[in-house]
Amino acid sequence: MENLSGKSALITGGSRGIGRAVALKLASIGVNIAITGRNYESLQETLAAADQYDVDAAAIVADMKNKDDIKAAVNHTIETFGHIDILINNAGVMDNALFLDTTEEMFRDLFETNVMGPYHMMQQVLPQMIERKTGDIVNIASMSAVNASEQTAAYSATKFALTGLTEGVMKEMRKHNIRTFTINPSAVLTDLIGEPSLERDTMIHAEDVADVIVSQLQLNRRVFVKTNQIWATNPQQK
Ligand SMILES: NC(=O)c1ccc[n+]([C@@H]2O[C@H](COP(=O)([O-])OP(=O)(O)OC[C@H]3O[C@@H](n4cnc5c(N)ncnc54)[C@H](O)[C@@H]3O)[C@@H](O)[C@H]2O)c1
Ligand SMILES: CC(=O)[C@H](C)O
Repeated sequence: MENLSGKSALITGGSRGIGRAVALKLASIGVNIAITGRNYESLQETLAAADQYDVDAAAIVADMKNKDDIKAAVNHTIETFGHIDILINNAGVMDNALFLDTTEEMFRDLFETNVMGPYHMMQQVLPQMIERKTGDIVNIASMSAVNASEQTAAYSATKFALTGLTEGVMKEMRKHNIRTFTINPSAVLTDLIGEPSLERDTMIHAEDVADVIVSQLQLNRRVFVKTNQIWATNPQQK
């Protein structure tokens, strides 16, 4: 197993939900964390929760729809920690809408955040990973990247796109000792899905996703699992 202590991670969308849980889990095992988000106060709240761990932590206000913000966030993280070992492309948005009610603006907004964000992030982070001949990139897709559903055609399209992007990057990067893989959770109890129709305790929690991600990162660097589907064991309708 890999010891991740002393490594540094950049996690997008670290103020709540899965991103916050991943940031805190990584901090709990000694990984220095930089988290990005659009709201300074909520980022500070995650940093306060990480305070109990003996790691360096930074909060960076950055909109994943803005290329300049992404460049600045990556530069800030490298200036703070020296390099980035782990990139978690987590920030994402979902819109529940029938296809004919999905405006071009909604469609573009979903692609800007869920696909262009990770694209720009990987463009900025990969050169220093290639130079250092090591690195891990975790892209949070979804089970919606495997099966599309009614009312999430546009969201699904972004996650299918992210999956293709990740697989292509993975095939180019593994010769540089860089592991690039996707995590596909089904419904997770976070703000993204609103009020759930399932019993909360029987759903996947953000901390469960964080456990899966960290366990994957702890695998010997010789190997990685390309796609991780996360299912709830026995989800119950309310
Ligand atoms: N919750 C689920 O059921 C579920 C299932 C599968 C995959 N996912 C994916 O997991 C990821 C995290 O989602 P979550 O469930 O934690 O949702 P969430 O809404 O709780 O958190 C999303 C985070 O992304 C940030 N974000 C959104 N747009 C941003 C932007 N333009 N710039 C910067 N930050 C931005 C938000 O501020 C927030 O911190 C997303 O990519 C989502 O698609 C979620
Ligand atoms: C919100 C999402 O991504 C689905 C439920 O997998």
